[in-house]
Amino acid sequence: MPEPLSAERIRSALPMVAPFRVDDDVDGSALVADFLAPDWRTAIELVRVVAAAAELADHHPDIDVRWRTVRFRVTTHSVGAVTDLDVSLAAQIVDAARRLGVRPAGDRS
Ligand SMILES: C[C@H](O)[C@H](O)[C@H]1CNC2=NC(N)=NC(=O)C2=N1
Repeated sequence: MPEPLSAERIRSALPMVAPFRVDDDVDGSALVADFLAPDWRTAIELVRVVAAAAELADHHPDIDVRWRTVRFRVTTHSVGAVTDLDVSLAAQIVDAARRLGVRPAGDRS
């Protein structure tokens, strides 16, 4: 069973998985990030690539698609907390987005 990460461990991991942030909602603690794709087709392609990686890792994000915006929420449901599995999945999502030219939402650089 994966171990919940301490707040300190999560804080130190966040720069490696920017733009993910900590979100404590009614369903528990999670890492959340919003991405804005250039078009809907690319948004769906990002979901497809992340879904394949999630299957390989047997660790699955919550995904919310609204036209070109995709929100990923990663948490370890069986533990009810953020674990190393979530940091690893968040890193894969960031990498997939970068390769597909999908920017973090709100990124104007
Ligand atoms: C048996 C299998 O490993 C588990 O059901 C996995 C599948 N994917 C999962 N994904 C996430 N995010 N949390 C889990 O607890 C989880 N459990």
